[in-house]
Amino acid sequence: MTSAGGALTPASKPSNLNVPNVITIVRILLAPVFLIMLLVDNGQDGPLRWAAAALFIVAIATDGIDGHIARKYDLVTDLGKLLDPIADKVLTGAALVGLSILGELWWWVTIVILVREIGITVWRFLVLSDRVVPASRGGKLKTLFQSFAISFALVPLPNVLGDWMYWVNWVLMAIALVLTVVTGIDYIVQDQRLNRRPAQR
Ligand SMILES: O=P(O)(O)OC[C@H](O)CO
Repeated sequence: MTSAGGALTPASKPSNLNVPNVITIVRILLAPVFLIMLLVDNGQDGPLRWAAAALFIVAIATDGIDGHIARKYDLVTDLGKLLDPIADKVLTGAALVGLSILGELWWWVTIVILVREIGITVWRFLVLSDRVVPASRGGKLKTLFQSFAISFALVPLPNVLGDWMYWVNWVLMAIALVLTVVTGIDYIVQDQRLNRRPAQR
């Protein structure tokens, strides 16, 4: 691209191999480790269950950290924009599947969330040659609620605090489920609005 006065110096692009992207990749790699820890003892309340829950909470907490570092130090890359939501989905998807395998979460809830998450990811790749669709605010809020809901479901809190914690789990999971579906639809609606061709005469 050139300006009226001559050639513009192209802004230097951050390398894809930067700290935020490495954190994101580590988050993806932690997902199978977490799932094995959760399932290996049949999810029983014990050291492995608590360790799996702690690992999930630490791993999902890095979601905010990588994005923060990327923005603060100008390390935002298209790869990061694509990988970040995938890392969240791999981790939360592993947790949801694990909870359903253990019989602690209805499969239909897991399936509805997975269909939305995989659907939006596939759609992101399909439109990639044309545009990068980053995570929306709603998408980030959805991931936050999913993280809370899954964290509460993973930590055997009812055994510590009483059965009322089951209700807290279900309310959080219901909010996460609704946000997941609504934000999935919102991506498509907003994208249609932004990329609608001008009407032809
Ligand atoms: O709803 P998505 O697919 O944009 O995902 C949102 C990300 O997980 C936010 O970090």
